[in-house]
Amino acid sequence: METEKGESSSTFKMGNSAQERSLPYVPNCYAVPPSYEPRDALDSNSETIPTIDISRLKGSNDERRVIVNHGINQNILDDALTVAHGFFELPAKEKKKFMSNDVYAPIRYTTSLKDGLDKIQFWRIFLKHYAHPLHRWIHLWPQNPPEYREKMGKFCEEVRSLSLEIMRAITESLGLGRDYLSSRMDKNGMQVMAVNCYPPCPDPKTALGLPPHSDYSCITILLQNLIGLEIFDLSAHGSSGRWVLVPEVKGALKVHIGDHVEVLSNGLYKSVVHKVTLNEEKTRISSRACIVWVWTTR
Ligand SMILES: O=C(O)CCC(=O)C(=O)O
Ligand SMILES: [Fe+2]
Repeated sequence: METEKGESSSTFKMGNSAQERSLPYVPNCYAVPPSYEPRDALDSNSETIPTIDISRLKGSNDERRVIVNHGINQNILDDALTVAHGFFELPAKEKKKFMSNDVYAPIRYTTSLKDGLDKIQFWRIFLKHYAHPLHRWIHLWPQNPPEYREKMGKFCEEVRSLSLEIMRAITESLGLGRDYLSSRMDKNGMQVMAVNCYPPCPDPKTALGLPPHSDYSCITILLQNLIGLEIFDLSAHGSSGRWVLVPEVKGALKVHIGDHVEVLSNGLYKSVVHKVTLNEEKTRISSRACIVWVWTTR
């Protein structure tokens, strides 16, 4: 039976969401009310996101920085986006093999954060999987597209070593020494990959791909094929802040400070509030790695 615009969110179970079905309208349960985010602060300006040349953190003999300055070969980035896109192009039956609402599942395909519980739905489909240590998880990843494991695995490894490099610089800047976090990341570290797909949305002003949030990670590294990510610049306009659109720069990776580092640094580093806006014509793909250090009591 075809749907009515006002159908309730409980009818949008995963596998059956408006974005997976390419509905030609935005159902009410996707409409983000103005109170949900500081829309008054909407004043996107892609000029003000700083670009950091990460090669200055690396040894100057590092040949890889010639290719792109963060040291990750452009082919690895392109391949990661290609296999991610390939996965979302698969028939529903194939993707549903990974469908789960269990947030602790080592791999899961789903739509909203918690189907049936979230009051507002978001125009995102995602595959989330653990990625460190790679050999422990990779056998659970999709075998379709056939190159998914190899290409996404390579991306995860490269992004992980880049994250450790950045983390060394952060803890050094805090006076904690270069290895304070990075040395703990092998045993107690986690890497969670979210491969996100935001299909075209018939009314991008009404819905969001993801609501404003910060990541729970130490740091997050993100690769996108299209603009859509916006970050909240707290310091702008007095205390009212503003949303800033992150520009698409070929080969550039986005780095967010996550909640763990905000806590670790007593607020010297702030975790970044961000959200995802939508596009009427194109599918947006992003792959993001959350690098987390899991505190243990021992
Ligand atoms: O798709 C994006 O650009 C952001 C994704 C994101 O914020 C997340 O997965 O936590
Ligand atoms: Fe995020």
